[in-house]
Amino acid sequence: MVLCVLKRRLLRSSSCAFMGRLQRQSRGCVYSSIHGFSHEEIREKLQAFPGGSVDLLKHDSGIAVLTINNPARMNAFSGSMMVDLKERVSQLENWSEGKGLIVHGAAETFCSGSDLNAVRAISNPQDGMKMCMFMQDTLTRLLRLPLISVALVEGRALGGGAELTTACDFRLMTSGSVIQFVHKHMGLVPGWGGAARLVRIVGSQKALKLLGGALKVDPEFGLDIGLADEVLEADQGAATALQQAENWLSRYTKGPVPVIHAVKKVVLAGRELPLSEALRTEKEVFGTVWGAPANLQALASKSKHK
Ligand SMILES: CC[C@@H](C(=O)O)C(=O)SCCNC(=O)CCNC(=O)[C@H](O)C(C)(C)COP(=O)(O)OP(=O)(O)OC[C@H]1O[C@@H](n2cnc3c(N)ncnc32)[C@H](O)[C@@H]1OP(=O)(O)O
Repeated sequence: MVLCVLKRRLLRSSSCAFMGRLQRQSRGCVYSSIHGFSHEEIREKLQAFPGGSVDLLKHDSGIAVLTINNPARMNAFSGSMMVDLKERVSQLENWSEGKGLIVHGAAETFCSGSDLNAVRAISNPQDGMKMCMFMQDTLTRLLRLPLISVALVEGRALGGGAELTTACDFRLMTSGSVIQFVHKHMGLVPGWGGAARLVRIVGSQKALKLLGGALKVDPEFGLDIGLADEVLEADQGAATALQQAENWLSRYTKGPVPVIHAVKKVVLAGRELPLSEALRTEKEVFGTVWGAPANLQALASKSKHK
């Protein structure tokens, strides 16, 4: 018995070290100085474009709410909001009790993409690339959080706002809402990682239509192509869209924190890694929950899965 416990502890410590490496790697994420990416340099440049905020509220339930808050500009991202977003993602990476995340916009609309005033000021290729790398890095880290995340889409999610919805695990759309990748109308393609994630969500054929046609995705169309996971009807009694979203998400975040984190990590591995690596990661993650308190408690309770 002692040998078994020691073996489990050794496995758990090695798998924690492995998962720590994976987590640090994912935090280091996509770009570094070898790509000409200087976090401090672009951060300073973006801070020069103030306005709005990205607010984070963490609930005892383990579900946090991230609010894109710039209603005067249809929640468009100013430069300082891009910096805010990275800071909130960093806070969430360190939230040990977190299980779920809802991303939504203030004033019942989602996000209108980049603030066009800021875009005009950084329209030179060098600065555009730096903003692109900054936001790709941030949204990749958002998607890789050990939390189950939902984009609650009310009103409009346009351009970078549409891309932001793809950086969450799920998308819930309210009646009358629209997701639209308007980039083509601006002579652009997605620059915040939205194209790469959209292909993984709906497949390359549908992604090509959405981007090539800058198609408006309403809730019905979103469900049909797999971009939306649920449509929230307005007449749900007194429950606001946010409360409905929290109810929806809580189905998947119910349970011990380590188990919810493990669920997200094995799905992330399956989604991002080649099969052999994904299997090895699954084994490592399995080692952190096998014989852990939640597992032993379930075994002791002889729970029936009705
Ligand atoms: C990588 C992608 C990324 C990038 O390339 O950097 C982008 O996301 S580029 C931006 C893509 N987004 C857009 O092109 C959306 C532009 N906005 C609109 O199409 C419309 O505003 C709307 C969102 C459809 C809403 O239209 P409407 O209901 O008619 O309201 P208004 O147009 O009057 O908007 C109210 C108010 O908000 C300002 N606004 C809206 N969007 C932006 C934005 N993206 N940047 C800056 N300001 C924005 C708009 O100018 C109005 O302000 P006032 O003019 O001061 O009243």
